[in-house]
Amino acid sequence: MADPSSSSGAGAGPSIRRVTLPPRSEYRFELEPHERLSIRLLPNAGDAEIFGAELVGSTQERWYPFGDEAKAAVSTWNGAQIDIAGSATTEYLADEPSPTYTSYSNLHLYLEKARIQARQALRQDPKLLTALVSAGSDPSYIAPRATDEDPGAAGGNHGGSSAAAASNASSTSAYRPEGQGPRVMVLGPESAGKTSLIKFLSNYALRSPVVASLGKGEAGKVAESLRKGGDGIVYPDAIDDETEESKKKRKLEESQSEITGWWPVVVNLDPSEGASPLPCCLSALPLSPLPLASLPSPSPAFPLGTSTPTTGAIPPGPSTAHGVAPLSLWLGKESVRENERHFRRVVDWLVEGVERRLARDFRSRMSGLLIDTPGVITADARSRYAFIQHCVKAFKVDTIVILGHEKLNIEMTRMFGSGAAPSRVPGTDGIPLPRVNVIKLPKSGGVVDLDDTYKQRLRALQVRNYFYGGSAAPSSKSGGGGGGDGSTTGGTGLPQAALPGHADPLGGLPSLSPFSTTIPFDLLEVYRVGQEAMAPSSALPIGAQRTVTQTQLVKLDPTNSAADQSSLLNSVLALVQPPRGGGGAGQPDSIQEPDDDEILGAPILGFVHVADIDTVRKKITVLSPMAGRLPSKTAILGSLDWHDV
Ligand SMILES: Nc1ncnc2c1ncn2[C@@H]1O[C@H](COP(=O)(O)OP(=O)(O)OP(=O)(O)O)[C@@H](O)[C@H]1O
Repeated sequence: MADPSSSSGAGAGPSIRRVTLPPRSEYRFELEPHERLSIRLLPNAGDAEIFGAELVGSTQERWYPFGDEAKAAVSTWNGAQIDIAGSATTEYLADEPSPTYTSYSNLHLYLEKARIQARQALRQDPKLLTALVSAGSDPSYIAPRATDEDPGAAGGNHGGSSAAAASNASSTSAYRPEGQGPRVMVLGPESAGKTSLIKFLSNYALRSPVVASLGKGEAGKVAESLRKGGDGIVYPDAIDDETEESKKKRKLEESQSEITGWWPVVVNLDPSEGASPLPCCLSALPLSPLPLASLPSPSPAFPLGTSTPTTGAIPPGPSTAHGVAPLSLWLGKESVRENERHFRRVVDWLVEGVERRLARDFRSRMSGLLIDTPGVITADARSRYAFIQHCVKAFKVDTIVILGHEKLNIEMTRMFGSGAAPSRVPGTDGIPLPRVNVIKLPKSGGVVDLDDTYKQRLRALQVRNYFYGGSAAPSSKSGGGGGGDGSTTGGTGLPQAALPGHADPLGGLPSLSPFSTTIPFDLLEVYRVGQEAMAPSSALPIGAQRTVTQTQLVKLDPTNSAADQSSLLNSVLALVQPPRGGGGAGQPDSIQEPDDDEILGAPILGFVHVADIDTVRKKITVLSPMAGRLPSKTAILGSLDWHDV
């Protein structure tokens, strides 16, 4: 690999290299297992950023640590001098121009314009704000189910009400187009740099010099709300009913600083490894430029960083607690194609949560959505990209960005460019597709093709981090710890903890002491979605109907079924919010007779790992990240499992 122009030493310690980056260049590194790296920008030595997150150059030792096989690039607009401690097997200065400086930045400017237009619309029409709030808090709204044509598909035992709701779903949707910022969906093949582009766009939005406010007098209230542990949402009527004292404080705050930066919502529809908070989840993460206006990339185990607003659905430790709760739903699979009907249903629920939020939170509304998607594969063309069509319609996407894929670009332009083509996809027939801007961008030459064993390691690391928290790099050659068993940096012989910035766990994730709980079989109710191995309809005898549909929940029976016992053991279960408050102490949640659909669409409250099953005592032992009662007794099984070695 080409070596970046560097000089060893240059006034720093022996293992620290000083690298000079020319303007508009990109220094890329790919860490192997057990390798760690620290980077700092020298004070007054230019500008540098990693996937759009600015490195702060200061006279204090401000190092940015990387590990867990992170792969990333430091880019600079005007040139920079950086110090690098540790080494990576692969590191080089790109010798081709990076799209960051051209098309990616132009895309950001295009989105910036759309956000400012949305802000203008909201500022001009105060009545719209009140209308939006009431739409967002309309209790009669039920997530649309437009694509589920199978009458019993989502209903389960009590599906009638949902089916009825589906028919008039469009009229009850919380969506209103007015004052709506850009809704961007990034598409491309696997390893095209989709997540990296989402991160870049998020960071640029967070760093924007624009103030995302409804006008004078509101910024201070948001700051106050966040300081008090609130969600930072300012309701329109709240501006009028404040006390004299809080008014004074607010005025003072406003004169001191206005919060700049957008508050976009990152929607992750890719449930494979690297998903936040864990694989098998779909989530929506509302970002805020407070308290930290960037998503760092210390480890691929938390692709959107571990800063306050981005820790995932369940704060695994006190210091990562966040004011803005992201919405995470359980798909239970890493592939969206395995059970598309279920995927579409979960997407509908996610949309509902997002729309409700955007109706109440004007900053997120004007900032828009950034939607990450799973890599498109050849087989998707056969179904005319059914899952993409569904997501575009459900999230009311207005801009599709295609990363380096000519055929996909042409097909998406054909499909959405005219806005007139009626869909021929089963379940979406007859409904014209919306008109969407399709933009093709080049793939960055730095993107790394990730192999299956890397993906497996990443998956295990994410689960481990959830239960055990982060762990610092081992401090000596013989030291253990979760940072890996190799304890020296690649080639330098320096203990990893001696690298600046590596004394604390990556991303500042605290260490946790997980806790074991034993629960009777009949108290922890575990469901599975659909039948495990479902024969295609064509394989059934003529006239026969499936007894279990793809989105019906099946309750596991560990008492009588050895198969259920073995699928539970070592699995990671999602604990979801029990519908209607659940059963209370000592009672199973099913006492409330929840609808299947209510459980499928319930937000995740936490995860447990099934460590043991005692068939004699009829008890199940689960591991949870913190002591105390489990947040719910309703669990859903998926394909995520983990061996605590
Ligand atoms: N310019 C770059 N320099 C170095 N590494 C990069 C660069 N861009 C992306 N990467 C790395 O390449 C890997 C794949 O990128 P990314 O996850 O963004 O792709 P993706 O299209 O989202 O992949 P998937 O289809 O698996 O979701 C990541 O580890 C990312 O950090």
